[in-house]
Amino acid sequence: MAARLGLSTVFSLGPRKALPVRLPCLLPAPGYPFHRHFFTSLYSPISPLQLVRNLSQVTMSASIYGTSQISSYEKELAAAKKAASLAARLCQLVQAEILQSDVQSKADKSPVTVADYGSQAIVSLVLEMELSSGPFSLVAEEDSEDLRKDSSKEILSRITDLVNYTLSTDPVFCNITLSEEGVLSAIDKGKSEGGSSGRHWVLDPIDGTKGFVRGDQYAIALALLDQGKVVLGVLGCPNLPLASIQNTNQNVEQIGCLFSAIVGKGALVQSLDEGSSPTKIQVTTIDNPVDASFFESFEAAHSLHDLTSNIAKKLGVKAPPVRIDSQAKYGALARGDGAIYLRFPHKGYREKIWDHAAGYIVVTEAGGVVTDAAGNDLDFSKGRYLDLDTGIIATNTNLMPSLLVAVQESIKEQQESVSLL
Ligand SMILES: Nc1ncnc2c1ncn2[C@@H]1O[C@H](COP(=O)(O)O)[C@@H](O)[C@H]1OP(=O)(O)O
Ligand SMILES: [Mg+2]
Ligand SMILES: [Mg+2]
Ligand SMILES: [Mg+2]
Repeated sequence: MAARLGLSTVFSLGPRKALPVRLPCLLPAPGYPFHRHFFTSLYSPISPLQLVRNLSQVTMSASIYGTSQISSYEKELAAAKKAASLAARLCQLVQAEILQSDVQSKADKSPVTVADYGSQAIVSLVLEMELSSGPFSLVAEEDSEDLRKDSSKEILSRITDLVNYTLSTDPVFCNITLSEEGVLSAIDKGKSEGGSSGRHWVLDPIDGTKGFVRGDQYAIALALLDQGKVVLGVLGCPNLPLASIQNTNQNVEQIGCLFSAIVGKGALVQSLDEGSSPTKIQVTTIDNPVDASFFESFEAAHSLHDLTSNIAKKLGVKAPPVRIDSQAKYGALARGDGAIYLRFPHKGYREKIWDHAAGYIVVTEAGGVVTDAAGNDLDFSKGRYLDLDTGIIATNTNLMPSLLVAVQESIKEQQESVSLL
């Protein structure tokens, strides 16, 4: 990991953990105490937030946009890509050295790691700094409640170190240092309720935490709602092969994808490397389900594998399911790695908007269709939850009519078999 990130020295976090520290252009001069550097930026007369806003506005307008006209949502997309890429860097660092003590259990028993919190803090901070004008609303998965408990002191300190280390690796944000309270408050910016008016960012800081902990797929999923509609999305997938999921030759294959889409402008993929060039992607055009393969959750607890296998059988799909974690499935579908995505959570589970918003726009802008089990478009305007019929399905326009029939027949059969019990 150190070699890949070009890191030069090691900064000890105590007996349990060591974080690599790199010394890029804007970091303090060699010899300047690293900890002092953290705190000088906190207490400088101009706030760190203002400092980076000014700096980033200058660098963004000069280097990213040049003098050309900036079209609708492109400034927001650039900020979203920046935020997701930096958060991905933090996640990669943690996944490489994950410890059991980095995984906590939330009230709903789902896992949460230092990287979920760190990623949310980074995205919240970067978005707010890059987009300084107007109100900032963020609907995000995590909150600071558990981190504020006395028992979480060590974990909070570790998250704060991770966030500050990650900021230090970026040429624009390297002079920013957050205190523990700064990290907690960045996380808590994500408490917005969203809704049908105004603009709201929607974030899953790590989608597929179980995959992340296992060392498998996960995604940093970020989208923007404008008047209740998804208008842009980015999906950072650090473990997804850049060319195709079918190509598993990791020696030659480049790993790590950043999917993006703006409404009406198509979908793109590029590597997570700084300065990489995006290429346009499209869903597959196949129209015979016999040639199709389908994606579903790796975790049987997240989606009914029996139901999806019945749907696939009815359609005539021959290939076995491709089970991967997270919204990486939407990204893979959007570039034609497979033809169908089926998601049928167990009874009582309520889908959240951050689990689908970014994936939804990447797939629809790649020419695909995403609906609930009744064929309704997904409605992201109702607050933090999606209000939908039974499940979520995605495919191309050719396969959707027959997929919907297979889905409805399978659900009916399942209901009949339950009522016979
Ligand atoms: N019991 C559950 N049923 C369905 N989805 C769940 C459940 N618990 C967590 N999830 C969420 O499902 C998504 C991952 O699903 P999958 O990888 O199976 O497609 C994640 O958003 C995950 O949340 P999280 O963001 O906390 O990982
Ligand atoms: Mg979670
Ligand atoms: Mg999620
Ligand atoms: Mg999550």
